[in-house]
Amino acid sequence: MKHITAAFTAAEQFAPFFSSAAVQTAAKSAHSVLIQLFVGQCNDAWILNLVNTAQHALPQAIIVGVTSAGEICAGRVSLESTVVSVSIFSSASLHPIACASHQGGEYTAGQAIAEALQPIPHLQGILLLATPTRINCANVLKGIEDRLPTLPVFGGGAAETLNCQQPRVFLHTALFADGCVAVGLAGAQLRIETHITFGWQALGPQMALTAVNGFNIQCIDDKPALDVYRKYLGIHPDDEDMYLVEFPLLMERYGTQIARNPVSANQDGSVTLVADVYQDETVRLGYLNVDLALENTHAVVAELAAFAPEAIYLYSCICRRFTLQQDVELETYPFQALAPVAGFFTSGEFCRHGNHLQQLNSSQIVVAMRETEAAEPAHWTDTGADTAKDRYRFRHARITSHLLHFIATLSDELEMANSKLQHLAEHDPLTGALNRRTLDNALDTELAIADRYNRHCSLVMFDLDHFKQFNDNYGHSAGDIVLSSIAQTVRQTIRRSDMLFRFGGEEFLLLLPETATEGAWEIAEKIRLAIARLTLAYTEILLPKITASFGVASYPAHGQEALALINAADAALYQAKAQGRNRVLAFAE
Ligand SMILES: Nc1nc2c(ncn2[C@@H]2O[C@H](COP(=O)(O)OP(=O)(O)OP(=O)(O)O)[C@@H](O)[C@H]2O)c(=O)[nH]1
Repeated sequence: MKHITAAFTAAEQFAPFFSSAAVQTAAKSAHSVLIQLFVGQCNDAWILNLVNTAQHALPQAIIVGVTSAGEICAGRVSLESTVVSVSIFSSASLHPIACASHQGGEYTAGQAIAEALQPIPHLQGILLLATPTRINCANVLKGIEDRLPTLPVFGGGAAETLNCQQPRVFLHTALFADGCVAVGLAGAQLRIETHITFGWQALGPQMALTAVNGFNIQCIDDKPALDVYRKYLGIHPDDEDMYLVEFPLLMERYGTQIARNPVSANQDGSVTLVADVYQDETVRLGYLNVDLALENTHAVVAELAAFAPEAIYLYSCICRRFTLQQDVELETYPFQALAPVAGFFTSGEFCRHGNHLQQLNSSQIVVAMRETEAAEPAHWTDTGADTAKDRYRFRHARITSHLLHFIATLSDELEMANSKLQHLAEHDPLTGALNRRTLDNALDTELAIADRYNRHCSLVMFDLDHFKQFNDNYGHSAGDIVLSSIAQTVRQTIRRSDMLFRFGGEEFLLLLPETATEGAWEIAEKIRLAIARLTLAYTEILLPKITASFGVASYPAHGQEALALINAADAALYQAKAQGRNRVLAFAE
């Protein structure tokens, strides 16, 4: 295949390009021709003129396009231009399908695309252009994925910016304000690889999305979403729309990190995204670590060199251009060393990530293609040519990146110190069990849950037998070893959701959620036997076996309130001691 690219700013440039010898000669022997138009001028008449000119010069071509927020041609970035990418295939076939879609009809549109393309032999991938500011593209992707679960899908979303408030995708002269345009690429010889570069790092604390409505995040940690941006980034209300997009929220999906960029701030304190987001997802603010992003780029370039592509398409998030400014070419230009590059800055990228088709934000999708068998890897050496000329050219972004790294390290350290302090405040240092102070809260919470969902919950109070005598005979330090070993044994016996508290000196309390008396008795019995079997030594002296007595009380049978339950467990323990120790008794009135 051949990939010819050009950037235009004037309509008179269209016809000479399409009828140029370079394009016409290559197209003459082609099996199919794909023209992608990335249009920075948001103007339907301009688009139609362009499409008509291209169609007239190359009648066999499939022409698709999208309004863009920055165009990429030969690895360089231009604004308010039109970039033309002409991919000339010697044997691959192209299968276009356009779906006008409305909100709610996205999944059906995705299914329609998949159904139309599924029967095509040697289908290698789908190019998808859509309008993420108007429809839920995640559902389009879901519709495709449910029928074509492993096929590569790649592309980007029409940008909606101050300069371009009427995003469009188009197939030939059919323009869509809401919808998607797909092209199936098929061929036995066609090879397609997709890669993602990212480079965003989390900054600040983890937060939960506590109120979400469609693409709107209303509350983060129960406060208006915008408060997070005001508090941590000091973003002035008048500038919010401008800067929000450069600080995405990072989250995990399918085991991979993805981002969501707020694109506008609303009066009610909510922020609007252009991609799916869900209640209770946990997020952190993200910043672009330039060094990491460039490392990503160079790693992908190196990997693609082995693939020896004949064409490269880039679909890069608009926020990368905003954040990196002119430095953004540092991550678009290196690909030009491998094959002609064309692409655009998007309002959302589409790619398989974490083994699922996902709508991404903040990422750069790199699509590499070839039709002929690669005789040898593409000739490429990482000369760092752009930076070598003037090492200070990119200093601003680098300095910002180092400052952000400094803040991230500092806040990680603070967070670690904080969690250490919290651990100290909540745990008994000798046994590692939770301390008495934390009991009230934990017990109240569990009882409230049990009450609300009509569940059981049990307490087991236990106390070592004749421990005074043990201390007197073997010393306090030996006693300490016994206490910490017993706590460890108990922890190994109980579930993760169970909680062990040190209630008093040699007295412990177990809180067992979702457990009725019988179950609690069994757990206590298991612990009793495990303690009785323990063999412990102190300064090479074998210590005698230790036993413990247990009292069990359950909600709601033996008490409705925290104090009543504790008293019931204590009374049962008292009975166990009275009946001869080393036994488990449930509360009996
Ligand atoms: N080594 C050590 N001993 C402790 C600790 N906390 C409490 N003790 C001891 O545990 C013993 C508890 O004694 P008692 O309350 O008389 O009870 P007991 O001897 O175990 O007798 P019964 O409970 O009736 O079986 C006391 O000697 C306390 O000093 C501790 O942190 N370390």
